[in-house]
Amino acid sequence: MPGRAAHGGATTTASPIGADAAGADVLTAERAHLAAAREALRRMREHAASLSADMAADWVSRMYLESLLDQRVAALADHPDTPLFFGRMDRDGGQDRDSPDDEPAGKRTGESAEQSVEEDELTTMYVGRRHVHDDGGDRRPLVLDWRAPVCRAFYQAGPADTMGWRTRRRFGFRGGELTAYEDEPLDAPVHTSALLTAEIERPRTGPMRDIVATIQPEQDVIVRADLGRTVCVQGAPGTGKTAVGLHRAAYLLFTHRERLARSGVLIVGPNRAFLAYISSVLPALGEVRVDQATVDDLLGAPTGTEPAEASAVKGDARMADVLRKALWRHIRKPEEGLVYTSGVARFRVPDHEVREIAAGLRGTTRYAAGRDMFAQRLAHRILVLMEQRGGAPDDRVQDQVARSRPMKRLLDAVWPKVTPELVLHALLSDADALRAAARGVLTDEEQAAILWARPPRSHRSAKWTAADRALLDELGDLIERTRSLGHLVVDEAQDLSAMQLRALGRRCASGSATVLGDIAQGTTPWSARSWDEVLGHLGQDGEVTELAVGFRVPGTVLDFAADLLPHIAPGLAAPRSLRPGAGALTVRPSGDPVGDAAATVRGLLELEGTVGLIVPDAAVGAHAEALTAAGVPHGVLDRESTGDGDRLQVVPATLAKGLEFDHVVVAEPAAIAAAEERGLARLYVVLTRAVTTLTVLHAEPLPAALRAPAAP
Ligand SMILES: Nc1ncnc2c1ncn2[C@@H]1O[C@H](COP(=O)(O)OP(=O)(O)OP(=O)(O)O)[C@@H](O)[C@H]1O
Repeated sequence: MPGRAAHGGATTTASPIGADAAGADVLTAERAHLAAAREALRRMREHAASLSADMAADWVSRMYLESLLDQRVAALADHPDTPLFFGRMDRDGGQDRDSPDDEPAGKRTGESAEQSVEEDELTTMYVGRRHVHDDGGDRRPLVLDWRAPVCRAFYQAGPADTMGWRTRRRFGFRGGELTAYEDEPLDAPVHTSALLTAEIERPRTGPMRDIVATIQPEQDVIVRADLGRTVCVQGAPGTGKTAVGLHRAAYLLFTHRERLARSGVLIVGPNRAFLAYISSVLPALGEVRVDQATVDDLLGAPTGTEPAEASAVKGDARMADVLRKALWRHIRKPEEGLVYTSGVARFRVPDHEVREIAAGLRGTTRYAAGRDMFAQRLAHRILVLMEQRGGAPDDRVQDQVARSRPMKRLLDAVWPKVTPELVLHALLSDADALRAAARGVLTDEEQAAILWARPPRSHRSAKWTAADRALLDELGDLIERTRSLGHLVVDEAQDLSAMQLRALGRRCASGSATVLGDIAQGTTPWSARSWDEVLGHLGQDGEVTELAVGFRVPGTVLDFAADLLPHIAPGLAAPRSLRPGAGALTVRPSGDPVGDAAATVRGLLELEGTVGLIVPDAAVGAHAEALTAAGVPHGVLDRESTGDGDRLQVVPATLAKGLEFDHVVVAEPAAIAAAEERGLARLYVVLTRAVTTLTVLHAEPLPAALRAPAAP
């Protein structure tokens, strides 16, 4: 039925399934295919469960194999609420068959060859979350994993390039039930998909969900970028940066499974609440082995705070130079040579030779490796002396010398063992040490800003700030190399300091990265002004691409927030929303924003979807109390928690980044803007969290940058 538009209802509406007889027949055939695929998946699961790890040679291998088999069985689980496939592609001769199950299936793929379906042989393919095949000898594919190369056409094919396909069919589901379909002839002008619109409009009910059925062409290009390429995405609020980053991780894991299983993939997000919010996306895509961490998880949580000027200096990339000098200053000039006694014989390396060896190694390698090499070179000198006196020492003797007491004494005097904490404590406690390391790099004022006024007695009692943590990590790497992962996805990257970016860069030094963010949402004292700068600090060559279409925020709300852009990111164009959102915005003066907010959210809870009450951090307690007093059930988000799954969350403004709610109430924008240096950027973040409605309540006048819209 080429040219047919939509049949049945969209995913969320009650659907007149099969509005005409032909449509009903198609749905019946597609449901039969779904049932067959479910049944085949069940058999694949049973088969996987019947495999035994007994053939493993030893206990460790058996445990490993058992865990692999368990993972395989888990990956084959059928979630009754998620459709096994969401799309279908047909070439000529494919779609008009009576039943899709009758047709030739292209290359007979097996489980181990899921990615090698030969495109030319497929006349019809179903695209879904995982590969399903029947259990005939030929293992005919019933559903292809969306990440298989052939499935790129489902996302990319269009009038400009049909990629050899004739029609794209999208399916509408309710729970696991197929309720509708929609056909799109690929050579006709692009039309707006009702099913895509329904998916975008679907109320949010909990954590973030995957977008695998509706990835847009410009997003798909980023998702499928090669593993070797670092991609940096600038995108306005709600353009799908986070979603794209997560799908890219899933794509890379599928495409380079073995390599990345060894080297690892890590998602880095701004805080725990955010990580909890995105935590179900990758498991829903069948990827359970991806680590997710905050920068604090990686570098250590701060135990102290400091003025913004101090963090700004410590976050600057020039600190790398200062730290390098500070570390190598721990090597001291040898006062004495090395004397080694073996029986009655004494062997001596004179002090000038010890000096030469130390000077030759200084700064050429990691500090700890340099220390070992220093010991080995000295030991080798002793070995040569032994040989000169007629001995025939072997390598074991060299090791013995390298571990001997006199050597240890010399090492402690010349090339002492150090820790990052010890070096940083010494640097920040002592104006002379700081001046020596920072000469020509930091100004006197900058040195004064980071020097401790009252140094802690030892590095053990020091309270380390977030900026210090990045410095300690840099020192850690100068002492011993940090292990690199295969791929890093860094979200909200605009908020990271140069030194934090360097810390992340070390963790993907031999891999690649997906860097996501929005310059306009930068809220830290060190927020990035350009992506080239960010990539430079990360040490990655990457291309910057832009996502311009918003999927979350209604147009009226986005336009309202965009008035802030000239003040926070003058170079950026105003974002565009896919959804007009008439009536989505209410801005209301209020004599009592706390009381009003409680009444407003109570009303919003009558509607479908999640509700976020975003307030100045200092007002969280007052709002929570008012809600409790009014008997409105709610959760309160903090840095470590997710608000316990309540439909209404009280959200401190500083934790709103990256989150979204169907209905958002913002109480007192002026106080949010005034609370921090980049307060207007914070307000921009806060005003762009809503999917359906935004209500702004204010006792104080709105910040001048925000024009109050005319009353409806
Ligand atoms: N192709 C798509 N199909 C359906 N929904 C989408 C699509 N792309 C993004 N979305 C939805 O839009 C919303 C915003 O996406 P996401 O959070 O990834 O945006 P973001 O750019 O990271 O936003 P922010 O900068 O505000 O954190 C999410 O609900 C996401 O599921």
